Amino acid sequence: MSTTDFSQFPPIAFIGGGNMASAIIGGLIRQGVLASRIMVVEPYEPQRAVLLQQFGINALPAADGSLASAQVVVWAVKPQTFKDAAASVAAFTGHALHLSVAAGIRSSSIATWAANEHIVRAMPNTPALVGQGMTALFARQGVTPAQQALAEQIIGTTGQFIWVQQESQLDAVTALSGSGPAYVFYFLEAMQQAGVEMGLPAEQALQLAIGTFTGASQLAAQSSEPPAVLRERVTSKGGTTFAALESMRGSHMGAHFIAAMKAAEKRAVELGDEFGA
Ligand SMILES: NC(=O)C1=CN([C@@H]2O[C@H](COP(=O)(O)OP(=O)(O)OC[C@H]3O[C@@H](n4cnc5c(N)ncnc54)[C@H](OP(=O)(O)O)[C@@H]3O)[C@@H](O)[C@H]2O)C=CC1
Ligand SMILES: O=C(O)[C@@H]1CCC=N1
Repeated sequence: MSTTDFSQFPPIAFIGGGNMASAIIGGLIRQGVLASRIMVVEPYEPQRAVLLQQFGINALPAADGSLASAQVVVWAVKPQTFKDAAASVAAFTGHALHLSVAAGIRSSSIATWAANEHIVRAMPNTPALVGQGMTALFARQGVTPAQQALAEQIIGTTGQFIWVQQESQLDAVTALSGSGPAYVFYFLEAMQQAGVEMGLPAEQALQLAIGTFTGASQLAAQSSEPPAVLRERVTSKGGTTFAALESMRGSHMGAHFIAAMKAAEKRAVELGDEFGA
């Protein structure tokens, strides 16, 4: 298959048709994958209606033999339901590449449930919905270079990706970029609230906050300087930024933030322990 000819993309099945599946399906369809090549198993009727309306996909309420044609199975169920979902799907998909986006669930568990060693784990994030996703991928031993390329093609439709060499690093990725959009939205909320408390209209405060995140991210991406240097350039001696940063240091905001991310990583490990094979 040519790397660009998405109209010839092999049949692909999604197990779970919620937020993350929709983000990836949207990316595939934007690139020209035919909706008729995409199968989805989604037990929740209202969500099946959304998939039909958004993508023209008639999702299945439960796994059936039609899944046997899938060359790739994308696991987009919650970690808590992965094992049950796998029990009804595995009989049809033994030969496929299994691509899981579930937080915490290790490839050894998936290999047991799917009776298959061809497993790539991905940790995407919700900006994938607008083609700005940031994903880390990990390939279990036994995944062929062609299957790695297939996983890259799928995830590449949603934004950028990197490969990690150790599976445990995916838990750190989950805490950083997987959950990360929620931290950004949390900061946006706080910046908007502060703006309002200081007298700005809510819409203007939000516009200023979002524009600042976008601009600062672009500056960091395009600059050869590390973020600390870029921060110092904003911080005039005896000025306003210095006052804000001193307040943040005084309340140990950086340490609290790092502790919060480590809590997310710990939860990813727990999910693997609790809900894995
Ligand atoms: N949201 C995010 O930002 C990110 C999520 N992830 C991972 O993606 C996975 C999915 O998350 P997300 O899309 O947010 O969750 P959603 O709840 O939006 O989607 C999961 C879907 O799977 C359905 N489902 C439940 N049981 C089964 C089953 N047996 N077979 C098929 N489908 C089933 C659910 O239906 P019902 O609602 O009826 O249970 C639901 O619609 C998770 O494992 C999460 O860790 C990874 C990175 C980021
Ligand atoms: O909160 C979660 O568990 C999932 C994984 C990363 C983002 N959302």
